[in-house]
Amino acid sequence: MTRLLVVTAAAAEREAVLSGRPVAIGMLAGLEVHRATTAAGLLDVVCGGVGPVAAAVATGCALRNGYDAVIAAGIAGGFPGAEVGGMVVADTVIHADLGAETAEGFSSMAELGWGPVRFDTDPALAAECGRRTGARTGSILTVSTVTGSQHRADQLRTAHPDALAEAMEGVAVHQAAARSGVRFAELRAISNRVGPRDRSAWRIPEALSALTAAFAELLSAPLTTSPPRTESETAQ
Ligand SMILES: O=C(O)c1cccc(C(=O)CC[C@H]2O[C@@H](n3cnc4c(=O)[nH]cnc43)[C@H](O)[C@@H]2O)c1
Repeated sequence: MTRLLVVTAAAAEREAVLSGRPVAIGMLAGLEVHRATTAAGLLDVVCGGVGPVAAAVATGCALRNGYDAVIAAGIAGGFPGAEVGGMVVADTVIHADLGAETAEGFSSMAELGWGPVRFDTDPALAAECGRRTGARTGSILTVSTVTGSQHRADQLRTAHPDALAEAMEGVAVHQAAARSGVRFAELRAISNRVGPRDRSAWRIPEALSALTAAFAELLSAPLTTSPPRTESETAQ
């Protein structure tokens, strides 16, 4: 049976993914793991907290359970091309604000020679997420600070013209999954536009409904791209 881990930031996102399925709640290093059985296999959902540090720690802990695939999921801000209420799946996740501020502006980790900031997701898993949920495919930025001005939104889009969305956990979940050799994807519902901060314009209920519908489709049949781990892999 395929074992899928989904990592969200907020409890409301976890509940949207689980969509009222009966769950068993287990504890792992102080982390609640909500477990459900689906047509796609075993589903564990953890709410790791907001931001890359919390997400990396939670994912690293949860991965001790052993999974075939990990999906970072939740709501996100959308760039042009990703409509509020729509779904986006990442072909690439980008650590967009990790670097240094210089007199000439922002320099990314990659430009400073400290390592990559763009990471490919698992192509087959991302494609299956896109096919089943109707999500648009593009890159999803990971930021530590939610964008709150048009100037910053324009800067990010200029630096990453392929960006469809911005959220705060994707790269962190990817890093933890990569260390464990587990397939990774990021699937998000757009709740707001990336731009001037206006919390009243966030459409969180609509985005959570879209997330629920997307996971209902995704989990409606066995995942063809994340076959169960073999016995020897599971033993490792
Ligand atoms: O207040 C609520 O009811 C509520 C329900 C579900 C989720 C939340 C969150 O605050 C989630 C935070 C989470 O959302 C991502 N996110 C959403 N929009 C953006 C954005 O424009 N820029 C960056 N991140 C965004 C992010 O991954 C946060 O961790 C509240």
